Amino acid sequence: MSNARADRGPDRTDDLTAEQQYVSTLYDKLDELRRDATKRLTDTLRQTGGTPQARTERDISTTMYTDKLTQLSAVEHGLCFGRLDLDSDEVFHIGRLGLFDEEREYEPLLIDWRAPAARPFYLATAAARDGVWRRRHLRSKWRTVVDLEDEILDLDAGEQGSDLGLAGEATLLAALDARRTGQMGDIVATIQAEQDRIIRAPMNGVLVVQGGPGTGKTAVALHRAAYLLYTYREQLTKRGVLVVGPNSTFLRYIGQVLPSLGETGVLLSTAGELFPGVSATAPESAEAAEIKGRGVMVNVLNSAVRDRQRVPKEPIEVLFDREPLSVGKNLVSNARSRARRSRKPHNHARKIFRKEMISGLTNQVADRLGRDLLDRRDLDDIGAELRADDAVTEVLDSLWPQLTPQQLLDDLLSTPKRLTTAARKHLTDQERQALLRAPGSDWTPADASLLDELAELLGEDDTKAREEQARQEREELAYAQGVLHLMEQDEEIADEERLRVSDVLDAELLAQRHRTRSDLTAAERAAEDRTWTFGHVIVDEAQELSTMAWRVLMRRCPSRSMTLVGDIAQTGALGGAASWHEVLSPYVMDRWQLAELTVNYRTPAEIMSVAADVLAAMDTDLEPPASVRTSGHAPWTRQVPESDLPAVLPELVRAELDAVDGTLAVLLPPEHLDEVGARIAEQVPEAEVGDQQDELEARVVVLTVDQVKGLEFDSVLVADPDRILGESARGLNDLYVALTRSTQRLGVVHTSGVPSVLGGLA
Ligand SMILES: Nc1ncnc2c1ncn2[C@@H]1O[C@H](COP(=O)(O)OP(=O)(O)OP(=O)(O)O)[C@@H](O)[C@H]1O
Repeated sequence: MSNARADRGPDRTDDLTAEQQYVSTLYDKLDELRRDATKRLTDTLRQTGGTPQARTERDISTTMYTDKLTQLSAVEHGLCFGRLDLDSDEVFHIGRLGLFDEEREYEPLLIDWRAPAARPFYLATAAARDGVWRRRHLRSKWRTVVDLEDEILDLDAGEQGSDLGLAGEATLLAALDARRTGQMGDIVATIQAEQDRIIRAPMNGVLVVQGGPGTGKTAVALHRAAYLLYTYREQLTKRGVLVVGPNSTFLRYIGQVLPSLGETGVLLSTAGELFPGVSATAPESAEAAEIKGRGVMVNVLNSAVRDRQRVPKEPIEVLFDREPLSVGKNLVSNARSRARRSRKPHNHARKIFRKEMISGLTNQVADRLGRDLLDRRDLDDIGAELRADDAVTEVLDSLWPQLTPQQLLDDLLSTPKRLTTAARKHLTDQERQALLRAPGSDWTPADASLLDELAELLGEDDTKAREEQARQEREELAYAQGVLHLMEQDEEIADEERLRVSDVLDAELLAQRHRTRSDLTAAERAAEDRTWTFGHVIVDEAQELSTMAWRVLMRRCPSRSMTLVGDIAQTGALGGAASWHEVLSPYVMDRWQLAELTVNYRTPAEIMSVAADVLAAMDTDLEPPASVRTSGHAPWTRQVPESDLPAVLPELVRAELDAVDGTLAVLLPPEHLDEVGARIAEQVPEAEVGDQQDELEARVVVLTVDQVKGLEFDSVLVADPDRILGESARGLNDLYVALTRSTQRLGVVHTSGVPSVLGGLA
C-alpha cells in the first residue's frame, strides 16, 4: 500500500517508471518466497529415517512445500495487473496472489484478485465507485510493465467505456485481439462485472450460468473454481472440486487455466471418465447414445438385474454326499423374495439369498438323516458343508450370481434375448436393435453412466478386497515381528548398529501399513473412487448431458453445491437439455439460481450477425449475445460441388492460412471427416485431423462440430453446411456452434448454394 494523490499527475512515462519500480519489488518478494520454499523442501527431503509419525509429517511437509512452489511459479506472468486508488488516499495493487510485508506488520503489498478488497477492481463504476477514484490496468511482458490504462471513476469525467459497460476496455480488447494458441488462458486481469458476480456467488446451492457463445462461460466457471478454493479452502481441499467438460480435447484446451491460477487440486473429467478403471471413449451412433441416456434406462437396468435372480421352472437336482437334493421352485422363490425384500443391492442381497437357500437345503439333508438325531451343532456342520460344496455353489451361483456392472452391461447389450426381456416394456424393437452390439465391445461415454447406475444397483462386493488387505497387513506385521525376534535372539543384538537396522525395518513396514496415501490430493483420490462425493461440482457445456449422466453427477454431489454452465441454444446431443428446468426439477425442484451472461468476447460482430439468423431460425425469442468488437473481416463463401470437396478444400485451407495470423479450424460433417480430413492432412503439413492427443498444438485442425464444442480459433472454415443442418434434429444448433468458434475470420464452403438460414452471407 502506498500514498496515492501524488501519483495523479498526467505524465505517463513517470507513471510507467513508478509502476515498474513497484512491480520489481513485488518480484523480489516473490523470488525471496521461492528461495525460502525451495530451502524448506530440500531440508525436508534430506531428512531420512525416524518414527512412522515423523515420516507421515515429512510427507505432509513435502506436499505442502511442493504445492507452495508450484503456486509461486504459476504466478510469474502478470504477477501484478491492476491498481486501485481510493478516496482515502490508499493504493492497492491487485495481482495473482497475495504478498505481504512481514517487516511492516504484514501490510499488503499485493492483493490476491480473489480477496474481498480486490472486488472494486472488477465492479466499481463511475456510478457506484465504492471509494475508488482511479482504476489502473497494468500490462506486462515477462517482468516488464509495458503499458497502463487508467479509468477515472468520476461522473464529471464522462462515461467511460462502451455501451456494454466494459471495464478496462483497451486492456480487454488487447487480450481479445491476441492470436489464439490452442490453450485457453486465464482472464484475471480483465474479468468483467457480470462475470465477477458469478465467479464470487456463494458456494451453496445450484447456480446455472446461461450464456450465448463466447460470453466467457468456461472462463467464468474455471475462475469460480479458483475463487471457491481460495475462499472455502479448508472445506474444499478435503472433498475436492470436480470440473466436468464435454470431451478430452476440451479438457486439454482448458487444462492450463487452473494451474496458471496456482490451483492444482481440481479433478477435470468428462462424464464418461467418471467410472474408475474403465476407458469409455469408443464411438457410437447418436441414436444409441440418446437411447442410453434416457431416464427409462434405470428401469431397463433394474429389470436386467432382476432377470439375473432366477427361479428354475423345473427342480434342479444336485448331488450332495452322494444323495440328490432338490432345488425346487418354492424353495428358490421364497429365498428370492426374502432377499429382494431386504431392498439391498443385488450383490449384498445375494448373501441373504444364499443363507436362505443353505438353510432350506440343510433342512432337506436333516430330514433325510432323521431330524430327531441331530442337534444344533450338527445342523451348523451340515450348513457349513453345503456352503463349501462346489456343486451346490455352482447351482446357487446360477440362480443369483455375483455380478460386476461390466459383466452385466456387456451381456445385456450383446444378448438379444436378455435385452428384450429387460427392455420390452420401455424400448421399441427398433430402439433395442440400435443398442445391440458384439460381446466384449469397447465402452462408449454413454455406457459409463449405465455402468455407474449398475454399480449402485449391484452394490460393490468388497469382501475379497478387504480380506486381501487384512491378509497383507498380517503378513507385513508377522514379517517385522519375525525379523525383530530373530535379532533379539542374536548375541549381537546389543550392538547399536544392528538395533538401528531393526528400527528402520520395523518403521518401514509400519509406515507402509499406516500410510493413508497422504501424498495424494483429494482430486487424485476422487479419480480412483467411484463413490467419492465432491465439495463442489462445476459442469461445462452442461446442456449436452443426458438424464443418465445427470444422475451420476448428482450422486457425486449430494450437497448440491454446483455450478452448471451452458447454452440451451448450443445443445447438440439428441438427449441433451431443452430447458434447465427440465434438467434440474427432479433433483432440486425450482430451488436453483439462474445467472446470465450477455456479452460475446470471442466472435466479432460481422460473424455474429450471420450466426444470429441461425439462432432466430431456432427460436425467435432467443437473443444473441452482443459482440464486444468487430474484426474488419467480412465472412466469405464459396461453392464447391460435393465430389470436389476433397480436392478443393486443401487449397482453400492453404489460402486461408496465408490470410490469417493464427490458428484455423476446418469443421466438417462426420461423413467427410475421413476422406476430406485425410486429403487436408496430406497436403497441408500444419494440419491434424480429429480427436488426437496433440491436435491443439497444430496450426490447422480438422474437426466435426461435436469435437469443436467449447473451443475457439482465429479462423474457421465451415464445410457443407447443408449436411450439418440435415444431419440431426439439432442441425441448427450444430451450425450455430460451428459459426461461433471464430475470433477473427469465417469462411463457408457450400455445395449447392448458401442455405437459406445463412441468408446474411449470400
Ligand atoms: N473478461 C474477459 N477478458 C478477456 N477475455 C475474455 C473475458 N471473458 C471471456 N474472454 C475470452 O473470450 C473467449 C470465449 O470465452 P469462453 O470460451 O469462456 O466462452 P463460452 O461462453 O464458454 O463459449 P462457448 O459457449 O461458445 O463455448 C475466450 O477466449 C475467453 O478467454
